[in-house]
Amino acid sequence: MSVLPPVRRDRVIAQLPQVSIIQYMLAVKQSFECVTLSGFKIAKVIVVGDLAVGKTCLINRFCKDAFDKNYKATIGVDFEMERFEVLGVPFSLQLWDTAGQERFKCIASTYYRGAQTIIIVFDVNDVASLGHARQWLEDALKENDPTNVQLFLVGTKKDLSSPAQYSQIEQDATKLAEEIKAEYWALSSLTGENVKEFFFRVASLAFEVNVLAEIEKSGSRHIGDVIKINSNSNSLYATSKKKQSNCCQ
Ligand SMILES: Nc1nc2c(ncn2[C@@H]2O[C@H](COP(=O)(O)OP(=O)(O)OP(=O)(O)O)[C@@H](O)[C@H]2O)c(=O)[nH]1
Ligand SMILES: [Mg+2]
Repeated sequence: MSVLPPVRRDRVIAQLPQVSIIQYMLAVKQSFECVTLSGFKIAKVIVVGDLAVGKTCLINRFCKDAFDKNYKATIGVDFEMERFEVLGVPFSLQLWDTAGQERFKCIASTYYRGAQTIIIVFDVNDVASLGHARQWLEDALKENDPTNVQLFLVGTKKDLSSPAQYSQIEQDATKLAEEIKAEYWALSSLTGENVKEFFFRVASLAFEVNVLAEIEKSGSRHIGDVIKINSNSNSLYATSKKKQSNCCQ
């Protein structure tokens, strides 16, 4: 059996980005009742968008801190697993880098199913690639439950655009993001601008959604409940009840 090395220190998320229900619950913790959660430790993320918009470079910048200026088309799909520690709990993103080229699209789309997060990528210097974002979303949603996915619209290659050019496309991108209920990010894989922040945001939101879904499934979410994340255990959360329970001690 292989033993995983510890999570990299720069993959530790000590706080969730917004004042979340989980943090609130942590803040007001009283007494605990254990709930073992099983399914929340990995989130599937698919990255879609036109050819050469920079999907592979984005993933490589984050996962390998590398950037290749030569274009090598992705054939079908590639895959990376990125491990985090969120609030002391191991959590991984399974990143599926799909091909933008039309001839590989049908292989790539067979990997869309089961995505928790969809990242639609466009090039901020290429209006057409933004125009195709809706179609990418539509295709990805055919294989997924639209009410159960988190969406991100990501503009790449920000380093190549002047502030004036960028502000024009930003308006369109922000509008589209609002319409499709996606969060909008602009970044550069060449310089690394915003790349780490973006993936931390993806991981934090995916973690939060998964934990809440598990708690909901376990039937233990009531007003006044408290969740405690037990960092000594891989899959243990605890919810508070008025009366004390011994099972987490
Ligand atoms: N200047 C600059 N170039 C970038 C950036 N991101 C990607 N590129 C370049 O854009 C080209 C395409 O990048 P890829 O990441 O391979 O594109 P892709 O979306 O994965 O393409 P497919 O696999 O065919 O779908 C490469 O030549 C990259 O070097 C960026 O942030 N800035
Ligand atoms: Mg690629």
